[in-house]
Amino acid sequence: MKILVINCGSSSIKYQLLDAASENVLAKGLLERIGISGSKLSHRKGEKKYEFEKDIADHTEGLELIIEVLQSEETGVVKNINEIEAVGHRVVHGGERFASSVLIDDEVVSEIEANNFLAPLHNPANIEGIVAAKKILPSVPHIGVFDTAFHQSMPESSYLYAIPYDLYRKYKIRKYGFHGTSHRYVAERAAVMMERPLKELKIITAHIGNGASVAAVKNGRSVDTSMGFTPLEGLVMGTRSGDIDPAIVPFLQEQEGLSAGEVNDLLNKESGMYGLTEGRFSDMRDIEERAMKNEPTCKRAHDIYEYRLAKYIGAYAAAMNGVDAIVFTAGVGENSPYLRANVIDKYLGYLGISIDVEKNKIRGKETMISTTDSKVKVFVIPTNEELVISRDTSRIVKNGLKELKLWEE
Ligand SMILES: Nc1ncnc2c1ncn2[C@@H]1O[C@H](COP(=O)(O)OP(=O)(O)O)[C@@H](O)[C@H]1O
Ligand SMILES: CC(=O)OP(=O)(O)O
Ligand SMILES: [Mg+2]
Repeated sequence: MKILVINCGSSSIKYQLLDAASENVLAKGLLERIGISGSKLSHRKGEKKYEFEKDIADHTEGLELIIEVLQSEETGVVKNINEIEAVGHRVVHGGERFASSVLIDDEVVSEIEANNFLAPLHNPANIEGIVAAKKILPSVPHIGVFDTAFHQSMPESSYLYAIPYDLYRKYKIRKYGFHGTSHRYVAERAAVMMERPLKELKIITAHIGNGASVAAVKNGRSVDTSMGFTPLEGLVMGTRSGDIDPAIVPFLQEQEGLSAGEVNDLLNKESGMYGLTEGRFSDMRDIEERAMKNEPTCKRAHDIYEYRLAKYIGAYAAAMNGVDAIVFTAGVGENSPYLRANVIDKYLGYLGISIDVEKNKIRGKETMISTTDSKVKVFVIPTNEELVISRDTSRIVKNGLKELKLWEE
């Protein structure tokens, strides 16, 4: 069965066309810098690589380009688009409703839409992906795999906020956490690399992309994570503030005369590294090349970014009363030796962690980057949300299921 997997991130679209049985990747690609200048589609068909540079305004435009590339004579891998038998979609916010992967029907789409306000950078883009794909492939099953599902194992002490409990009852205001498919995948891979059962391990997974989150994965289950009710909470991100004093919201509404939606947009789209560099950069490559040359604004932004990440890693070592391994993944985590070394050398020596400078030069390959005598192992593990989405899609379609509960597998 040929499965197309679509993963709409806040700044990117990743896709893979896989043969479900062999898990052989027939084609894959990354469309990045969506909504900012310099958008680029890197497409791979077998061993052949193609690059297309064209500014892409939004995810719908991006998906149209991707479908065109998948169907073209030169770059395509299917003679007829109808060779694709199922589509797996990454969906970011599933609320408490989806603690599983599901067959997407109109009711599921409206449930996803209901969470648009909670994930303004993602759910609308995920729906764009579903609508665009259904337009091209109307008669195949489309499956939704939710970022939030893996974190549904969190205990109340992790997911409840200290606000009137009735607000949880009424609006389900709680921590949900995101990137769950990625945290789940890299934690499983770390256990394989350590040759130890996942159920025995305490692993901190740092998914550091344009969106970024840390998770505490204890005995194979998420027990805490840095993103919250929405993907805004936690770490400093490309355009997102991460943790702030919530009193800043009414302060801005009063002082700046902003509406709730405008403050939400300011914190989601104009903050983070973009805000700290005064609207110059949100892409970590642009910032790192300047921070490494001590350009003051970028250096300051990067210091703040590192410090917030280090605090969460330290907190989750406490949350699990110990840690066996730390994993760096996603765009920055996989590709930035500078970030990894700074976070560990400046802040995590107390855990008995030491980095092998040579091994830490790695980008984008499964590697243990800690020294052999490091008390805590540190890994770079490229995430593969698309493979997990393909596996869930295949299981649902092959077994004629409407949903696949995570913990039943
Ligand atoms: N070599 C690199 N060094 C530092 N950052 C990188 C590198 N390659 C990609 N990145 C960063 O990864 C981020 C994108 O992360 P990614 O996980 O791919 O996207 P998304 O969060 O949209 O899913 C961008 O900020 C980009 O600059
Ligand atoms: C939830 C989230 O931030 O996703 P991404 O990192 O793909 O933008
Ligand atoms: Mg992503």
